[in-house]
Amino acid sequence: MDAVFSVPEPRNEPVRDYAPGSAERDSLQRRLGELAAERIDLPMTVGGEQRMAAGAAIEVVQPHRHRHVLGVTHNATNADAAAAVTAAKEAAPMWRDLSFDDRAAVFLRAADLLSGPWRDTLNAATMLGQSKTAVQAEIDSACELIDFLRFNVSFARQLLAEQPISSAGVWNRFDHRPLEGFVYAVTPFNFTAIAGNLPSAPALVGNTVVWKPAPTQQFAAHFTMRLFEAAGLPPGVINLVTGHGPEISEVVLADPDLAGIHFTGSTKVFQQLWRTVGENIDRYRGYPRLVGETGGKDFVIAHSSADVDALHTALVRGAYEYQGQKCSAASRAYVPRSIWAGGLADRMAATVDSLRYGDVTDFANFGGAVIDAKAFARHTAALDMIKSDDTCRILAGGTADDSEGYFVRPTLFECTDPAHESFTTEYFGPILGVHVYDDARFEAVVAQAESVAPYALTGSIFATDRRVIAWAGDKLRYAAGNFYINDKPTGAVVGQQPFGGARASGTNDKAGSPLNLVRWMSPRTIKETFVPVTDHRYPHMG
Ligand SMILES: NC(=O)c1ccc[n+]([C@@H]2O[C@H](COP(=O)([O-])OP(=O)(O)OC[C@H]3O[C@@H](n4cnc5c(N)ncnc54)[C@H](O)[C@@H]3O)[C@@H](O)[C@H]2O)c1
Ligand SMILES: N[C@@H](CCC=O)C(=O)O
Repeated sequence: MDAVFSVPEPRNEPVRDYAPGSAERDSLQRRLGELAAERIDLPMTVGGEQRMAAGAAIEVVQPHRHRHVLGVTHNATNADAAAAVTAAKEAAPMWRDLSFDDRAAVFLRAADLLSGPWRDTLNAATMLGQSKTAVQAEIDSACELIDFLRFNVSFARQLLAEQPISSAGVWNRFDHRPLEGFVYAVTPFNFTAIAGNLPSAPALVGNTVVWKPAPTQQFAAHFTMRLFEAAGLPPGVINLVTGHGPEISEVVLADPDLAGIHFTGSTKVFQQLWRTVGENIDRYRGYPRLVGETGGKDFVIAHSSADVDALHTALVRGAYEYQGQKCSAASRAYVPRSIWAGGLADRMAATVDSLRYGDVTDFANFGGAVIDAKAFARHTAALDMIKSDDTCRILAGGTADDSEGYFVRPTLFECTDPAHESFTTEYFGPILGVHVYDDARFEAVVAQAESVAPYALTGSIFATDRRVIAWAGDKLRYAAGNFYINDKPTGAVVGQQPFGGARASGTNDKAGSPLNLVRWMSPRTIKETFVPVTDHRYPHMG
């Protein structure tokens, strides 16, 4: 078919609120009950076939009730990884030869299925497997994933329409080829939407993919893979390998056809992948595209002109929603003494003490548990360090209990030293440090906060004085890839606040934007001359 079709205009998926008595709440609760009652196999999907990997078994549990096993997966071996790579390569010619409209239709259908009949399944799987409350699951595994799928189709269509100019007698064209080879998507535990987007974005523009989700996110990843299949994704386009990763990377990163890595996770792991690619550089057919969104130490800086109610809400939501396990979570705040001593310290301590973390299937809870024993140990070590340091003082929380689930109490502490390690290290938990400063030192505090941590992911400024907002916005220009004025530093929406940071926070390729999609394309420029010249001599030669 030769027609060029326009694609549906994307709009952000409306967020459901699951209020008591609502039909949507009943339906989600029913699905939670069904999924919790099962114990399922969580296989790999290679070339369209589901089979268990050959390595050691891994139990996928509910973090808030860690004795409850939701499913069992297995570590992929070198041979499993090799099979996935082969399947991705074999499917590549079929997939890239399919028209963009056919590929787009698969992901648009996945978005519509997720918006409708699959919504409860992905939300319930995310709640149970990653310990998200209903609203945190809804904004992630339903709305953000739907938005990624729909907006990417629209962005890709715009990119394909971008063509060079042509002079008289010539027709110049861009052939937006997918990369030559396959893409390795490695995804984190904390967002089902990111896990779904990292393999599907390169696939949309014609690449085939080996996808390795985090084992702790494997429950929702399993259903995401089933959703893509239900939407008509052909076998071999996205090949899901299970397990921890090092054995898989050994094979994938050594393959000559590795064309790109689409990673989200910790800075350390991304640097390790990058290093290995560097060591292997003479093995590859091309230069693999390395796209990685990594850690953060996200700040909130308040000026004495800040609206205190807005600041209070932003700190509570920004630091403690989803147990602080968002790369964007506020984990260091700078508050002027006039505001802090003027009532905010007591108010924050009281609010933080009141936050209920527990079983996320009890909709009255504000949060759940942290993801696993490793995270729990990291947080308890950080709390012990903070408690034993004379420059720090705990105002709320500071305790943890893993007898039932991996529960870390929302913790608020003050620290007199703004260069303290608690202001530079990402803990990825519900732990917020506050540095209280004399109001007159605002400019010095901003300058110090700008680069004390190696990261540059998200950050907020709270002020009502416009001169202050303008000055701080300029001073902090490179301190955050997503900068917020009078708002919390979390909750970016696809199409509205393209997301990503620089410095140690990543390559800043802005997931869910055209900037990300171009990384998965390798354009060929075609010049066609209609009436070619037939004399090699130039006029000046006489
Ligand atoms: N910047 C962003 O957009 C963004 C978004 C979400 C999470 N994050 C970051 O992710 C981190 C939390 O997620 P996490 O705990 O899942 O991160 P992680 O780095 O521990 O794991 C990420 C993925 O890498 C895998 N992995 C680990 N070693 C590997 C190896 N050698 N080869 C292949 N895969 C390997 C893991 O199994 C997982 O799939 C935090 O640092 C957070 O800031 C960043
Ligand atoms: N995009 C999400 C963060 C994703 C990282 O964990 C936000 O903006 O809060």
